[in-house]
Amino acid sequence: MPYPAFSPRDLGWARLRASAAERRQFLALLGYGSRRLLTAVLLATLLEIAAAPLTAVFAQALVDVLVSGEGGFVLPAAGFAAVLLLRQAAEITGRACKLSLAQQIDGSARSRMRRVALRPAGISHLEDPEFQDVASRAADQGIAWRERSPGLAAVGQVEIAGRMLSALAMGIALAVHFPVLACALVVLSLVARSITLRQWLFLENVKDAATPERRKVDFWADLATGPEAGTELRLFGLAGWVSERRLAAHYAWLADYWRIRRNVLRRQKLSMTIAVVSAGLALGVPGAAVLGDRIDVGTLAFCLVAAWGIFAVTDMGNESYDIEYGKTAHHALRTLEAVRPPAKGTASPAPGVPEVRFEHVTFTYPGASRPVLCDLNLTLRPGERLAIVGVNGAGKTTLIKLLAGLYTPTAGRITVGGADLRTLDPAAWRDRLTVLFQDFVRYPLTLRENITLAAPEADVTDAELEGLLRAGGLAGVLTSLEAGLDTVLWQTGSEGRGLSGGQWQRLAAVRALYAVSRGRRLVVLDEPTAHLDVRGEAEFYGRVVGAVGEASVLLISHRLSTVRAADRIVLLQDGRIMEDGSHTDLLRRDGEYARLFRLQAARFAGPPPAPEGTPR
Ligand SMILES: Nc1ncnc2c1ncn2[C@@H]1O[C@H](COP(=O)(O)OP(=O)(O)OP(=O)(O)O)[C@@H](O)[C@H]1O
Repeated sequence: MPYPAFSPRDLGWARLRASAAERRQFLALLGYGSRRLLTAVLLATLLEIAAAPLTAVFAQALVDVLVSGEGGFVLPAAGFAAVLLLRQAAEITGRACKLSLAQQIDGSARSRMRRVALRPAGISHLEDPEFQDVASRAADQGIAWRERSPGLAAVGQVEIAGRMLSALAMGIALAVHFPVLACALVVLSLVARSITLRQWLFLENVKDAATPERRKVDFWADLATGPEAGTELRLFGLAGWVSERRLAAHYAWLADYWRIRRNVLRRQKLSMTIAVVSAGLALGVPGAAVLGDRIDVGTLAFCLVAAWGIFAVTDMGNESYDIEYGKTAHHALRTLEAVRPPAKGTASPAPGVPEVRFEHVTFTYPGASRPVLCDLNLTLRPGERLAIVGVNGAGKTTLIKLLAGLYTPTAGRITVGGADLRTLDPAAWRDRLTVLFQDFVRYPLTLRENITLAAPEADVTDAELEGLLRAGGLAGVLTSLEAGLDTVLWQTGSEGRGLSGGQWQRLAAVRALYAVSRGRRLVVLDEPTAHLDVRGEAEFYGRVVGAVGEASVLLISHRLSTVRAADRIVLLQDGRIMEDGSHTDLLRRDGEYARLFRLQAARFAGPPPAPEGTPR
């Protein structure tokens, strides 16, 4: 990244216009805060602006009284003190109001961010590294390494405007006595400000270019302090190792930044020269006028305070950085909002239990070089219990994600009741199916909510939920919970009750049953027995698959005992269906399924077989 030297174009018309356009965007953000807070912020800023020239006026009056010994001392002294107090009060109140206003704006920016992330029907954008980088910038809300929120940028804008106007007021005041000096000090201060901005804010762009590195730092930092990896880090003695990785990632992220910062510090000659020249002029010109009897000492005091007020424009308070940082976050948010998600279908799926067909479906993950599914053909008939088996990585979960519309086939199509899935309204289609993913989410909600969120639109009675819990084998858990259905299930929180892995999995199955009772007509179960004990696994088919009534079931499991009762079993291999038939058919065919089945059966009958990349 080339180091930016100061350019007079920074103060040129085109640059100023671009900057003004940017500023207007930030000012528009102020509309996302409450009116009362905004009024308080504007009032405090106006008071600060008005107080600046008054300070010079009262300073002059005070010095006049002190030098001449004529007139009352109390009035100018009280006036001077009052103005200082007013400035102080306006600054303190303004700061508190600005912070609250910034938080309100950030809250709205976060909602916009959530809307953008949730807008597409699929999830491929969430896995796109470019999206992740921009989203990470947009969602940077000042809680991590630096403050760069759009809210702080918006209120920082008010602060800068206040400072500029205040400096302008002081410039006009000084111009009454020394117009050329006033213009020179204003220009020199603006140049100094521009240099400082360029130098220091360039550093922020360096940081920004390293967003992927920063995400790595965040990952290691979260891993060290978050609950997810807490057990493993301790058991494997990895605490020190994780700290080292975090530190290494931190150095990798900031190496360039630190090098350039050293350069910036070495390049302060021009700013220092401007500061010395400005101070010399501010003191020298009115000082010489006093010595030449062209102005009195009171006017000198006035001019010095006014010059001081002009210099305030070079002050690089936090707000300058807030604006630059927030600018990146705001641009990232606008970039995300500007991207139009692919058009969604609008048709409603036909009523009843649908026939689902995969027709010559090929799918490659975004950024991947090889397809996971190749020219795959598969039909799920209405009411059928269809099982899919295959080794790790065969593409079983991918197939479900395509079916749920989370990804779109790269080639071929999926039809539901004859209609291309792409033409269906994703929300309407998802109202027809329920999916139990193998990495299902353990929501820190109540037991009731953990079940009903599968169909939140419907009403349900306690008796019905209790019946479903009994069907799912969780009657014992229900009676052990102090608040029954209203117990919060939260593994690490202080208020809730944790469940075991198998109990969570049973609960996920109960959620699927509840969804079926609320009209879902296609049930997808991905590894639903992975955490269950032997009895739970043996009972699973009867308890859950057998309880879905007329709905179709797509069942994935490595445990072949779980799938053997299915109407039809298909073996997925190399992205295609290699075998298709009932358990008995497939055993009779003596192909790969039969080999895998015998391998699993042998585990229980004799000594353990040699390790192989086969299902458990
Ligand atoms: N989000 C993703 N981006 C890129 N590749 C992916 C993604 N998810 C899965 N894959 C790859 O797609 C292939 C199929 O994965 P999938 O999860 O569908 O397999 P699976 O048959 O369900 O495996 P398992 O039995 O282990 O659950 C794997 O090679 C995997 O690495």
